[in-house]
Amino acid sequence: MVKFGYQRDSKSVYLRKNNFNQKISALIQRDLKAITDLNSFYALIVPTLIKLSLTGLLLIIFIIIWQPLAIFIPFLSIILIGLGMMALAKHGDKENARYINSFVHMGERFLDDFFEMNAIIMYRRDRAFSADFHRDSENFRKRTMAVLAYQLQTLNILDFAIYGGIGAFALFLSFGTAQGNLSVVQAIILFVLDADWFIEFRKSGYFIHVMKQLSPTLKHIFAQIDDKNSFSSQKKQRTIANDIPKILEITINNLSIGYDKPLITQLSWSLKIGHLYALSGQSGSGKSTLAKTLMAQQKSLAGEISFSDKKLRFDANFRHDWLKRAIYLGSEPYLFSGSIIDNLLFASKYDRKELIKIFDKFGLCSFVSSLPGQYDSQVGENGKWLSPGQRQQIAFGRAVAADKNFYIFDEVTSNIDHENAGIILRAMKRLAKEKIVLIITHKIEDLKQSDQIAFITEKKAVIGPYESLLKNSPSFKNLINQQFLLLKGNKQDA
Ligand SMILES: Nc1ncnc2c1ncn2[C@@H]1O[C@H](COP(=O)(O)OP(=O)(O)OP(=O)(O)O)[C@@H](O)[C@H]1O
Repeated sequence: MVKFGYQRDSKSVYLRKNNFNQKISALIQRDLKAITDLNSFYALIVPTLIKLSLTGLLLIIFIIIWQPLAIFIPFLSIILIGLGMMALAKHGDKENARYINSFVHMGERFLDDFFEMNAIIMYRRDRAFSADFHRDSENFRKRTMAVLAYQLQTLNILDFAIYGGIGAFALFLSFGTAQGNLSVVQAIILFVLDADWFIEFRKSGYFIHVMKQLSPTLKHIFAQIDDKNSFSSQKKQRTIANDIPKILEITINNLSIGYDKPLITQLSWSLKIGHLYALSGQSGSGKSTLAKTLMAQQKSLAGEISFSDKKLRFDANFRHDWLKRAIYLGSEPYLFSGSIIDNLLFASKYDRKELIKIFDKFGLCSFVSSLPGQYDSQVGENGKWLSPGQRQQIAFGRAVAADKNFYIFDEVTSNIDHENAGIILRAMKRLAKEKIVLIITHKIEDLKQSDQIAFITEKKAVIGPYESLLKNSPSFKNLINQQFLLLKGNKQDA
């Protein structure tokens, strides 16, 4: 079964859109906050910088006139602060990177835990998983404490250098006064100017910190201001990418697919409305990889796929827009908590009434009439209050309701009972009258009902209807015999 990076039925399309909107809103809020911060920043920094320059100038003039030797103390402090900050910045970057890594690591494990819960429980890995999760959280806690400690340490060093500098200057002035080089009044004036200058300097350290934090956001804002056409050009790009015409036919021409090595080579096939197409072959022969390629998720090695005079591409824009026209459904789809109709209307082009009419026509979801709440019955978390076959009927119905042009059904009836599998197979046949439908299957009944089968054997596809493949392909005949034996065994077991 294919597991696409981000696509799980139409749920993930919704999540992606939602994510996109959330990202935009977060971006706008970030920019607005940056503008407010920038406003208060300028309100503070300009007076502070003016004061810093004037006090500094006055301090230097008085020192040069009254006590030239004292000049090295403030300079030395500043040099020490600069060097210290540079050394700490390196350490800080490392600490921050470790902190972010531990956060990402923990997040990834959480997502694995969340999405793969069933597998984790089924393989009795839940205890080990929770121990791993505990270790990651502990690591994250340690990293957070390390970053906080680093920040405190930085502040302490900064304060030590500044207040130490003020103290050393005071000592030097008292020494000068005691020796009679300076009057008490001169010493007090120099001390006040020096202390004031250092305190303002300390404040400007905070400004540098704010500026550093703001700079990526400001770059973004200024880039937007500079790029006068940014919005319209983005809009234009999206329009072009969105412009995927209705798929009336898919032509696969001399296609090779695979990863490091090819799995299927020189495949040429044409899929049209009005026929049910099946893709079959031994496990590992590359069926799911071909599905990924047809969903624009996995780049082909050679050859091309075209549709309505256009070429299928594998860039992110195309991939996103392709989902407007094409859909993939696997054997374990996800149902949302809510009612049956909520799930069906989730990505539907039709309203409730129209949808129920279509399902009657397709012979889908008739089990609903025996439920007390009918279409309003709750399905439970991931449809747990329904049987696997009923769940699959709803998932199939949801795909039909989404009204796409091209459907790939990957082993959708492999985990369900004979009766529900029959209902779905009939609905697939019905759907193939109006849409391009490709099913990935090894079931005899599905293969018999298909108008054309591409059977993958030794990296090549043998294409034809069921009877002709039985005659001409020994591997296909072998697969069918295996299936017969399996069916016979199942009947005897029952
Ligand atoms: N992302 C990947 N990177 C490298 N190899 C992969 C990747 N995904 C699958 N493969 C390998 O490619 C081969 C074909 O996998 P694929 O899932 O396409 O086969 P399949 O015919 O659908 O099998 P099944 O019927 O068992 O689902 C397998 O050997 C598999 O290990």
